[in-house]
Amino acid sequence: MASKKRTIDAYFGIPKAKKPRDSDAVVLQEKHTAPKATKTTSCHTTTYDTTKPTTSTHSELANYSIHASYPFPILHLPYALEAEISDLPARAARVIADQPDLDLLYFEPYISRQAARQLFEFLRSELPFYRVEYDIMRSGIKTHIRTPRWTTVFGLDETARFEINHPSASGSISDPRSSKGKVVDTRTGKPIPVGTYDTPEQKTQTGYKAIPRPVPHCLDVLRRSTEAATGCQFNFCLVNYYASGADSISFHSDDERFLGPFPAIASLSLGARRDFLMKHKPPKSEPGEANSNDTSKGSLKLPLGSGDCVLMRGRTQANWQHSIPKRSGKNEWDGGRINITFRLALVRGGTENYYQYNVGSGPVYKWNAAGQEMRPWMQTPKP
Ligand SMILES: O=C(O)CCC(=O)C(=O)O
Ligand SMILES: [Fe+2]
Repeated sequence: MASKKRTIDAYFGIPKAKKPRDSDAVVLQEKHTAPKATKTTSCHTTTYDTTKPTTSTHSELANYSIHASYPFPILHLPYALEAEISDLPARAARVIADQPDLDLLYFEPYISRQAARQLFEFLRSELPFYRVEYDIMRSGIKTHIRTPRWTTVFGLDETARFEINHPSASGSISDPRSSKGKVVDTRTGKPIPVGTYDTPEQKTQTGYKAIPRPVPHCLDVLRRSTEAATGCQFNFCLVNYYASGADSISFHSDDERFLGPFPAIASLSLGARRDFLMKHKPPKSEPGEANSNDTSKGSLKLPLGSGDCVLMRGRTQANWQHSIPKRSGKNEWDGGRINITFRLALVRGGTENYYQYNVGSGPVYKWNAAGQEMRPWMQTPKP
């Protein structure tokens, strides 16, 4: 996402990022038809069924991640795919650090091509997507921005976590939407109001304006294996869907203060191959001397294929920008591409920013397989 958008909060005094505490555990409970085991990592606990049927069964299809913040239950991965992406990388990474301030790990691929194709199809079909629009001030003029790609996001910054949900305390288990998984303060365990737009809480700043959403199981499997593969910790998962070459992301850095000074961002590609361009930021000093197209300090093009992963770390975000440019001509319609980034947001500003610019307040869309396009998702009325 363009830094112009993501850095808006910086202008409104988001506090400087603090070091995360070891005890800052985000707890995510998901409801399954047959919970069998619990796996714990430094930041998430997920209860899930480890029974591996040899074929696709009815109970497998009945497994969903359910949370009040989701527009609809989100299907779990098929077992075979889950097993494959629990054990990554498919191939060791190479370091790319041969230019000033650049520090990348490039897994080519990170996920086998076959599993990447399945994961692409699965996520495009099962996740809720948004086409976010918003206004910014550009040179004193109010400008309307239409995000040129589909987006969705899950996660919560280190200052809060999702409370373990006890089905008995949240009503009938047979109603999937009764599951609450409240947001609570990491230190005190006290509930934090969410979705406080246009309410008194918004003014007193006690609540989240956003409605944070736990990382669903299908992405959490990948989040956990990516933590293991990179040695980094992540609490946010941003997803971009580029339907065609007309969808893009312009040059930006993911260098917001809420990510801390040396953020590690794992960026995974699925589906169509797209060029990932990087260029060193122009020197700040002499105004007028360097323009934004200045690549004298270095540039790089990675033609990211399905299953590839780039870990951007160290001084990279502070000094480099990256983009996925539009592409036209014969390659414009060679299939969509999904990009998943895992990040670690340290403070509330990260949560507010990510939901504002990746979910927004517009309609929910879901993939329509027959029409091969995103269509507005209609909520089925409860009986
Ligand atoms: O799609 C990509 O590879 C890059 C996405 C990106 O830079 C972002 O979401 O910040
Ligand atoms: Fe980015």
